[in-house]
Amino acid sequence: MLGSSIQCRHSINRQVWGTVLKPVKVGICGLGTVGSGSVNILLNNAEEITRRVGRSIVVEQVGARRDNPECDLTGINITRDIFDVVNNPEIDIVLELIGGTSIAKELVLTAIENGKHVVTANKALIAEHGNEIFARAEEKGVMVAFEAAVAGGIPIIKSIREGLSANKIEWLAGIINGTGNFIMTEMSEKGRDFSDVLAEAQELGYAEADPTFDVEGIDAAHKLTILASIAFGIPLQFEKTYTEGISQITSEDVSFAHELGYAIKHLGIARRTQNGIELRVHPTLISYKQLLANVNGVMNAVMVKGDAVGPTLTYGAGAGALPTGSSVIADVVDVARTLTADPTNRVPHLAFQEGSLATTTILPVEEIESGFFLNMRIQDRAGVLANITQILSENGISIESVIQRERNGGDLVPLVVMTHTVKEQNMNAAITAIEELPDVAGKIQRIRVEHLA
Ligand SMILES: NC(=O)C1=CN([C@@H]2O[C@H](COP(=O)(O)OP(=O)(O)OC[C@H]3O[C@@H](n4cnc5c(N)ncnc54)[C@H](O)[C@@H]3O)[C@@H](O)[C@H]2O)C=CC1
Ligand SMILES: N[C@@H](CC=O)C(=O)O
Ligand code: NA
Repeated sequence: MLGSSIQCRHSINRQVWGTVLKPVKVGICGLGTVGSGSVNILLNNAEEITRRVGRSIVVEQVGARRDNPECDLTGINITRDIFDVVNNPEIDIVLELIGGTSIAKELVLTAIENGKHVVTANKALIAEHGNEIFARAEEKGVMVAFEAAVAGGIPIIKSIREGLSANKIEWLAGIINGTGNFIMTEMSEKGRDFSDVLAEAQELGYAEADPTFDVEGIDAAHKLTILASIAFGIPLQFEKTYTEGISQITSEDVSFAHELGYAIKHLGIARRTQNGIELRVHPTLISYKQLLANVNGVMNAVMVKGDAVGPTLTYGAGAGALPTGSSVIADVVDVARTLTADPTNRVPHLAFQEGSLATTTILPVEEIESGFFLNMRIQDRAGVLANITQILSENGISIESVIQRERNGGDLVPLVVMTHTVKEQNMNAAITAIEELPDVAGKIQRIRVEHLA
């Protein structure tokens, strides 16, 4: 049995109050990228893990539609029905690594009903159904751990929930989708084609089953929902997260931003203001002086500003089999360590005690303030820029910089305007008015600008 093969050679199953602790038995549902990475870590690092936990962790059963050549399942009990795993009385901890929100929800709720602890990498499930799942888990006295759900291998949940628990968190901002950051980096650094880079991200196991979740910001919105909840002590509110993807960003936008000293990054931003909480995912210009602007490829990074600690930054691989497996197995270790502890001493699922969650308003995007980068096509005629600046000024918007190109054969020339901070609704009014000017052609590309401090 694999169970015995991954036990520590120097068996150190701890004694608690005179009783030798038994191995912890894990059941794994889903054997794709994350499932296989998690199995491989348990196998390869068994001795190190046993030394940390004080008892061995055994893969009791794997539920998978098919075997995966990426990992060796010799000797492991395999079933093609994942519900066998959650109904297996031998299993202490269920790893939900199938993805999606329908079968996964049923699977996790069944595991909880059966008194099993759950570890999941599924951000969609937690962001959309976490309130219900955690309530049920608390009633049943079991844990649902989800470190792998946000920013892959980075221990950001643990960092906010435990490491920063003395702070009032003011804001957080992060690159929290590896696929999107990989695509934007490859496109801007190597001039590669969008669909070509996306195909590579899928091949490398970074992308979601439906990659529009990555490209259109849904995956990042799931993750931001979770981060905001544990940072501010509010319920999970995915439906209130403003979401924009990267599919409309052009290489021209990237190169104008670069000229102005900015990178375009797909950020998730959550901020407390006097009027409520901002929750938003969108492409964002950030100065190259910011560390976040230099986070490239599949790497993720999350800045968190606490009132006591100031700004912090956590950085690492946001996707992939082993980085994500690293977070899955760290959660298994955490759960295994606390199996003998009184449940009232556990870290609360959403960082704040149940019953202490705040009902703070989530602000509509029109109320949010940021700078703007506007990229438009105008007729190369005297007075056009004056008309545009007048509209901006009428809406209380001041200009930080302008790039205007010489005519290059055609009648239309690009004009890029970068503004100081303004409320979104004022910018909406200004853009509508500018697009109505006869000398402005088509739609204006707008990208928000953030000066994170
Ligand atoms: N790939 C990555 O880098 C990361 C993925 N995640 C999350 O981890 C979860 C798994 O993702 P991946 O491993 O990438 O996906 P995947 O598609 O590689 O693996 C999922 C596996 O589950 C199996 N599966 C699905 N439904 C099943 C069912 N009803 N019965 C039996 N098997 C079933 C599929 O056949 C597949 O082998 C998702 O929630 C994803 O969002 C989280 C962080 C990073
Ligand atoms: N598809 C996701 C996987 C990790 O969460 C990503 O690319 O970030
Ligand atoms: Na993580």
